Amino acid sequence: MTDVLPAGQGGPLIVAAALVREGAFFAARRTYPPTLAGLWEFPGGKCEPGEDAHTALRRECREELGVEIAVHDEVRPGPDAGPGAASGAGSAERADGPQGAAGDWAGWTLANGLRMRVFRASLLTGEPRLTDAHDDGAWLPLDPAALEVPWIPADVPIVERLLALWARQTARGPGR
Ligand SMILES: Nc1nc2c([nH]c(=O)n2[C@H]2C[C@H](O)[C@@H](COP(=O)(O)OP(=O)(O)OP(=O)(O)O)O2)c(=O)[nH]1
Repeated sequence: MTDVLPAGQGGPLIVAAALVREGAFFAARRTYPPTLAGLWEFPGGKCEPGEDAHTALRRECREELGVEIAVHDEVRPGPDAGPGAASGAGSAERADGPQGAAGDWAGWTLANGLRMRVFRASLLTGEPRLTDAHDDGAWLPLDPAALEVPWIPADVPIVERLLALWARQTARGPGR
């Protein structure tokens, strides 16, 4: 099962939420480390050993934002993504594209070589509040204006993919 981090394989899995509400998603500005301070990101953090991705994401959102969330589908690269947009190491980088076969996806590659899996999510209770990890937060529109804030560079293709998924969904109309 890919949700649980295999012990000892290249550091912790990072999980992050694309928390969506009414045509917008929540992003926050990091306070640390100095190399990332001032850059925007999806809320989330490291999975603990043996913790599955959904559980870790619900915990991180509770700790970091003070909200309870419902976790939905995963944001993965599209079939047209180039190798720079998302790199699947190992099996996910086979000829069938960066997305790989259904169970192969290991996550987006971050600057430090760690992997991050991003899930669309919705608020169940609470309203996001800032803790030590962030000094600003905002509901950004699900359109290209969201790219106007300075994102962690590794997140840019993820935001672009999120916007593309949203555009496709809204073009199909509600309920489809
Ligand atoms: N949460 C999050 N982390 C990201 C994103 N993009 C990105 O490169 N990262 C990197 C920054 C960090 O090196 C790592 C996540 O670590 P973190 O510091 O948020 O993890 P954590 O909440 O468990 O923090 P800590 O208790 O270890 O301080 O992933 C993103 O969109 N969201």
